[in-house]
Amino acid sequence: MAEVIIVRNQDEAGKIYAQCVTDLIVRKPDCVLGLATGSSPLAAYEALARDVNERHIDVSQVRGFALDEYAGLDPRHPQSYRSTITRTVVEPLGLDPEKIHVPNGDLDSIQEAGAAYDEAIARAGGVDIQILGIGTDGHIGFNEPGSSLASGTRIKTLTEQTRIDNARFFDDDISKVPSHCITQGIGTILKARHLVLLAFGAGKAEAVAETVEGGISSFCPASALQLHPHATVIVDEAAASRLRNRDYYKYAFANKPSWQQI
Ligand SMILES: N[C@@H]1[C@@H](O)[C@H](O)[C@@H](COP(=O)(O)O)O[C@@H]1O
Repeated sequence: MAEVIIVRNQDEAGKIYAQCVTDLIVRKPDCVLGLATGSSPLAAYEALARDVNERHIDVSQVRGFALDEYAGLDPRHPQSYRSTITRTVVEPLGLDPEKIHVPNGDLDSIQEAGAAYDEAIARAGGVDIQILGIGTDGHIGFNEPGSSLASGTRIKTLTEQTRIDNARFFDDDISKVPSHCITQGIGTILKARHLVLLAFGAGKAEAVAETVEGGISSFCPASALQLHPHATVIVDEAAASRLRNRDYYKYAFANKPSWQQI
């Protein structure tokens, strides 16, 4: 694992992410952002929107690819990941919606949509920085336990745990949570040049410990981050509470050479 940063709260994590992304946009105005849904990235998107708006950073050429989408859910549904990304990222940052891609969960074309999505990412030159949350079972994107660590974008069946976790977005009614999704594979995610995983709260502590310090296993799909040359895991104290090496991570971050970026 490249680096674990233990922060006081989500705002602090958000500022670190925002700094990374604004530096990237200034350096590469048509950069490619990897976008994620869920509550974990929200403070990071807010910090980024603040920076972009206050510093009048030109984002007109920024491109983006979301990780995943529910299968068979109308993209106009407020809880579709297309709607969520529009609401939480595209609008606050003022991105060009035409340049932001979300996997197509339309059941008529979903079999071919995965390979087409991976090709579109490759044609764009690959993702520069991919933000990630993590499920309580260690999933990233919607790669549930057992996902191939070499997988490309494809259809997956959601676990009951994920559907329970996500029922809060569907009137607390699990029967309204779609049973399938289309998600970037672990192999797709690992191709991004920089991975930034955010996790907060005690509910994520076990998944974070497995990810960072457990064996690399498809049983904890996020553990594939250990194979990536540039992965940053940003967690609060509660999410870090099961990490055996946390004193070292704090020491290493406090003594980080000023020339070294995250
Ligand atoms: N597909 C998303 C994941 O990308 C996200 O990481 C996870 C955790 O969400 P949260 O950050 O709200 O805990 O939820 C969903 O399953």
